[in-house]
Order: sequence, then C-alpha cells, then structure tokens
Amino acid sequence: MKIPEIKICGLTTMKDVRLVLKYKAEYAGVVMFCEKSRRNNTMENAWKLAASLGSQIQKVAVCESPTREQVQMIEHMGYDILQVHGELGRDVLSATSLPVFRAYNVGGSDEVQPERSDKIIAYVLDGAVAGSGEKFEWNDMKSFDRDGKKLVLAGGLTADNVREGIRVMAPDIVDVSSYVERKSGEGKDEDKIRKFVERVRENG
Ligand SMILES: O=C(O)c1ccccc1NCC(=O)[C@H](O)[C@H](O)COP(=O)(O)O
Repeated sequence: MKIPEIKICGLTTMKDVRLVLKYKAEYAGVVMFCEKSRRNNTMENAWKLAASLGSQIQKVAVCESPTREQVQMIEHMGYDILQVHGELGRDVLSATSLPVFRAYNVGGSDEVQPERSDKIIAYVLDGAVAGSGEKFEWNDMKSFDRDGKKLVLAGGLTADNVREGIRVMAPDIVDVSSYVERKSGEGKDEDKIRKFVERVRENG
C-alpha cells in the first residue's frame, strides 16, 4: 500500500502550528474568507499562521467560492496552495498563480464534474459538508477520474478508518480536521494527531 502524504486542516492557533510541524505533516490547511466556519481565521491570524508555518510545510489556504481579490490576498500572505470549495470561476483561476486543490463535497450540493485546468494540481474528495467530520461513500468514488492529478481523500477520516480509506481510494494525500480537534473544539489535540500520523505511516 502506498503511504500517502498528510494534510492537517483547520488550524487556528500557534499551538496547532507547532503540532503540525512536530509531526511533520506535509500540508497545513488554514480556513479563511469563510464566515460560517467555526475554523475561520481573520486575515490577521491567517497571515500570522502562514508566517509561523514557515517553508518546511506546504501552506494551504482553504476557502469557499473566493473572489479575485481574495485569491490575490492569499498569494500575498505567503500561502503555497489555494484550496477551493464551492464555485471556482475562470476569472478567479486566472487571477492566481498559485497551484489549486479543487475540492468537491461528495453527496452535497456539488456536482462532481472535475474542471480541467493546468492550475489544478489535485482534486479533493470531501464529505457532503466540509469540515463536518462526515465521510462519503468511498466505494461510489473508487473510479473517480483524477486526470493525472493528485487525489486528496478528506471527510470523516480518523485513526480507525484511515487505513481502509487508503486501501479503497489509494489517495496521494489524506486530509483530516475534525478527528484531530480537541473536545472543546479549540485547536488540535496532540495525542490524536500522533495516532493519526502513526496509522497513516505504519508499514503493511
Ligand atoms: O473546515 C471547515 O470548516 C471548512 C469550511 C469551509 C470550507 C472548507 C473547510 N474544510 C476543508 C477541508 O479541507 C476538509 O473539509 C477537511 O479537512 C475534512 O474535514 P473533516 O471531515 O472534519 O476531517
């Protein structure tokens, strides 16, 4: 079984930054311009998180139906990758020089009709509601055409189910947020990150 890279999403605190760096996740996701998310960051915090994450990890700006102005700000803040849920207009695509993770909420309102663009480097298959901790039916998406791009498996992953997700979907990257959160919902939980990372990277 190929061992995928790891993306830990929904960072909001400096402690979260220390944890993703300590456990050497390859990608860190920061939600912004998304008022309805409890993990939404102000621009000021999104900027601070990017600066603290540094260059050892790929910094992913996660947003929903962003505007041209927003994607330009994201680039200016030092993010490496733009992850887009919801709508992705051609004008927005052309306004960024960042590589794009195009996200689809499977089973939700999104039609999973992958757009074709050289700027898109990965497709994210996520649960029906982003960041809800709910998975989608993996078997229904086994034959998803990734068009030579990376596949990111997201939505409801835990230390208990991630091996099965890797076996079924053979993703290049696994993406987790809710499971690795503290019970209070404030920031990430070190024990859960350690468990998740160990499960993904164990042999066999
Ligand atoms: O996390 C959010 O609140 C969020 C809000 C708006 C757009 C995207 C959002 N999350 C993006 C993600 O990358 C995935 O949904 C997430 O990592 C998987 O979440 P979970 O099921 O909680 O593990």
